[in-house]
Amino acid sequence: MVGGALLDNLAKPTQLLVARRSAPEQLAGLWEFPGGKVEAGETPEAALARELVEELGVSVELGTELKAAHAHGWPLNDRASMRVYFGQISAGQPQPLEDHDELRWMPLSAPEAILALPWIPADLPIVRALLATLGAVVGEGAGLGSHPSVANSKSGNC
Ligand SMILES: Nc1nc2c([nH]c(=O)n2[C@H]2C[C@H](O)[C@@H](COP(=O)(O)OP(=O)(O)OP(=O)(O)O)O2)c(=O)[nH]1
Repeated sequence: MVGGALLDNLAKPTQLLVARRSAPEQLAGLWEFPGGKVEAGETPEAALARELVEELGVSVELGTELKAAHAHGWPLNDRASMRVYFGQISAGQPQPLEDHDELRWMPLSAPEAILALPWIPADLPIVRALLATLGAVVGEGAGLGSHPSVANSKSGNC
């Protein structure tokens, strides 16, 4: 699996795009990172770019990967794990075209509000790590501090 942590701006992020699932029934209403399965022969980056076109109708510039404890990414359940990449929309207006019924830009200056969303439970460690990476100070009402770059030094992407 692969997921996108879409930011309004990779160089100077202030907002994170989150998506609410509409299906299947047991996940409907829960928030997640848009994305999906990596198909055979696809790189994770190419799979993510494809999924974001299908689900949100946007092209993206991908940044760095959110560092996970395992090379295969963040565990979702017994069988699946997800790699998460930062990204920035390069073309299109995001719309909930498939799998979602709502998209929301969440200000990074209010990390508690991001954490308070009803996330798919497996995503919570990912969200915490993401906010830590971006320097959002959770619990002190503070805004963004300094943060390591999430932009990719390589230009271009899949
Ligand atoms: N996309 C996405 N899936 C997640 C997240 N967290 C999490 O546990 N999952 C789980 C939910 C689903 O069981 C699975 C992803 O399925 P999906 O329906 O998004 O993937 P897909 O579009 O490629 O699947 P398909 O409908 O083509 O079979 O991973 C997340 O943040 N984003």
